[in-house]
Amino acid sequence: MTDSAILVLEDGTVFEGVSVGAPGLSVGEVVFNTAMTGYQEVLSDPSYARQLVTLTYPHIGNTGCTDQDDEASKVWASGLIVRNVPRRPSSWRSQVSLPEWLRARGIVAISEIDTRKLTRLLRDRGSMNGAVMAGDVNVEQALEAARKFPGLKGMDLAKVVSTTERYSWTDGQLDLDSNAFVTLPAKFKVVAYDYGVKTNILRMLAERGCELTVVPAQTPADEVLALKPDGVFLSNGPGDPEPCDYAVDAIRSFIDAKLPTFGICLGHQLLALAAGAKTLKMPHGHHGANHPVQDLDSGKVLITSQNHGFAVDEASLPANVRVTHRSLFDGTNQGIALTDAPAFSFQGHPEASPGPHDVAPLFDRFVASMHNKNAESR
Ligand SMILES: NC(=O)CC[C@H](N)C(=O)O
Repeated sequence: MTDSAILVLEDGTVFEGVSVGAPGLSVGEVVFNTAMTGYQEVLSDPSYARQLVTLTYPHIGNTGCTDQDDEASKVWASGLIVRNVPRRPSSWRSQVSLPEWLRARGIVAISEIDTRKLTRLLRDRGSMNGAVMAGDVNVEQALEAARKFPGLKGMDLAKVVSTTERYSWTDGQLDLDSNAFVTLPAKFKVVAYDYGVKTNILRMLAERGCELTVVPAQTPADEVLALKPDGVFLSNGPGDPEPCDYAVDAIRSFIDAKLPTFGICLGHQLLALAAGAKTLKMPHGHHGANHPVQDLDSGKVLITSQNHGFAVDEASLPANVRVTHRSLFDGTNQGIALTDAPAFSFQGHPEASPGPHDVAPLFDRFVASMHNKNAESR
């Protein structure tokens, strides 16, 4: 027997479907993601904390789930909303089906709803708060829960999802022949701030010779500087960047110390805030795997993976910050570089590999900036 499930939006819109995850009630901001692949990576990306994700691609779960593909040890997304889950996954890598994976992690999920209608609503009216209820459903209770959710604006979630303990990371990419993650010789000491870091970022850094120390979001700058790193990495993460004052303060010290610094997504927004700029909430954000972004230095168009609901306000950038990338969807900022410090950042996800790897060279740029800095001080 299939359990019923409902999705209720804060404006009172109700979608009725079936449960394909754990029973229960879960609230969050409802966002749509247009990627055709990567549902497991999306769900396990901590940047989706307090968000209910709908995927516009209609068949989700086709290739099942595999431990090696998790982007974090825990699922932080509030729930999943899809059109259809195939009855049986098919992939030689699959260990469990998507519904089994969701149930084991206590994540609510609804299927058999009109995700095209939902996406049009979110596109036209902007992101809305909502609730998914599975098992014993009750529209009034779900609506009340959706309306009580305060929204992501002003919410500091980086410190909520961050590691509580410092740890080292040495794994590079997965070698499919040996089915093991490869470790490569390290050349640079990098401290990576975990604001909700995705493991593939750590792997791509390790693959380029970075010996990583991952630290909790609220680690003060002096503790990091005492480790004498060659560079600092600022991770992606959930929530609003503005309330993360602890991170902004720490990043200011790294800018002052002229330490090579690279930020991705939330890390990009935090670097901009530390440089004196402002961030704003977008109407429905960018969530997908085929977003064109222009590299303003080369003029090239990069096809990128995106997941953000806040953006750096270009009008607020001080004179020592250069715009390096811009979205060709809506002209919003996608990258910055400081002119007086070796610090730069990117709004999209250079570590994601939904097909294109157009932005992966940014990792090489970070490594090159550490190499140049070390050569200078020799
Ligand atoms: N993926 C991310 O790091 C997201 C950054 C931020 N939470 C936003 O929504 O804009």
